[in-house]
Amino acid sequence: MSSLPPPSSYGLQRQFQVYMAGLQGQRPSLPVNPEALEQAANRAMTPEASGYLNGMADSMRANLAAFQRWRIVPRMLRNVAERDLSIQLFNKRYPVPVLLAPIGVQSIVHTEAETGTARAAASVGLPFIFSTASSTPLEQVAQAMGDAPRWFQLYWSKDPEFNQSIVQRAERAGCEAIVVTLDTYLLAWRPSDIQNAYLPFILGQGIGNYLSDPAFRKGLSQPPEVNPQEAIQRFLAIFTNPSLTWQDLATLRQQTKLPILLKGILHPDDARKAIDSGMDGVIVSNHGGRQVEGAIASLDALPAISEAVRGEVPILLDSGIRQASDVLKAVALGAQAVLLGRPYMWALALNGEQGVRELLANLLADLDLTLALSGYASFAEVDTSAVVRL
Ligand SMILES: Cc1cc2nc3c(=O)[nH]c(=O)nc-3n(C[C@H](O)[C@H](O)[C@H](O)COP(=O)(O)O)c2cc1C
Ligand SMILES: O=C(O)C(=O)c1ccccc1
Repeated sequence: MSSLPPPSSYGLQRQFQVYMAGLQGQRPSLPVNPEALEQAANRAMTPEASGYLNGMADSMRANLAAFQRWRIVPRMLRNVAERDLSIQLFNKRYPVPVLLAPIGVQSIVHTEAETGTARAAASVGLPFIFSTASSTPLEQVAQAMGDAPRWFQLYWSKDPEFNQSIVQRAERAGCEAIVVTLDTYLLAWRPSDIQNAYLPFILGQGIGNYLSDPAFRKGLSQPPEVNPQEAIQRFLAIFTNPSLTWQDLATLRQQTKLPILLKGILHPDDARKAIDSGMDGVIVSNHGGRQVEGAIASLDALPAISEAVRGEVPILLDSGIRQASDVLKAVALGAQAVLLGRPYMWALALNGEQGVRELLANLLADLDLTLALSGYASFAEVDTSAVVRL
């Protein structure tokens, strides 16, 4: 897609670009500091959307606090002039150890929604993980990206025909891996949504992949264009699926040759079970603190999971990634890559595709400079000796 500068100049080039624009009187269009970005986005969104994004408070604070407890210990005089920020996952190279987390219902923050995010991700070559609960059908999102990398996140519904159909659609749309989210078989008690009496799906938002799916449509007596209420009811009926067990993974394993990762792993024994079930990777996640209030922070769960996995499959992590130093800390503690969540939604809310492009360009620069200034020329060199726990 776009022609990127060599990785060892992401940082310098971006700084130069920003300072030169400053000479013309032009400032970044978004707050660069993550907390300021969050505050600005919260002011720009409707109270319902901002309440939905925020979710619950305590588990999210725990995620941020866990990153605070670990500190980077920079090393000096190690010639880091030539840097390679890329990583390899499932035989594919990606520019940096960051993917865009699957986030549903993006239409509630900006009309460009998933298409805007997809274009921005494509502009820097970071993989975008499409959510099952996308506002926009995945084929349309894929089309906006050219051949840039994309993965697919599956919400495993009660309807086996829909599940099979959506995985096939994801394969046809060029998705390179399947992420099965395990922690959302029910939607949690979310005080702000309850207070606002707001759930986007009931308004028909975030069900684009369902409405466009032939298997889903077969379960309806009338097309969703004629009877949207029936389609919404059907979505709500099949989405919750609390009877799933580890045995059920065998079905999915047979349906796709793509690598499968399980998202929402927080216990080392569950990471082992994922491997024993033939899964190809795990994503350590407490869903951005949105499901179990009081849940362990992802970063706190990572060391024991890393020990249990023993390098047999890749480990990814999300929940609380806000800046480059967080990425380095997660990599030091055993993650091969991380997923960026809310920060790109804040950027999308404020300035659509352009906002997400700016955020990602800044993140690449920050990653390059943080890696270099910590004394490393690649993420492969970063291990537990890079950090210390307070
Ligand atoms: C508004 C919103 C919607 C989300 N939708 C999904 C989803 O559809 N599928 C999924 O697996 N995770 C979903 N997540 C969770 C993210 O994938 C990710 O785990 C989380 O946002 C990471 O934490 P962070 O926001 O602190 O970076 C959602 C998160 C938010 C904030
Ligand atoms: O809100 C969420 O966290 C989430 O994961 C979700 C669940 C269902 C549909 C869309 C998003």
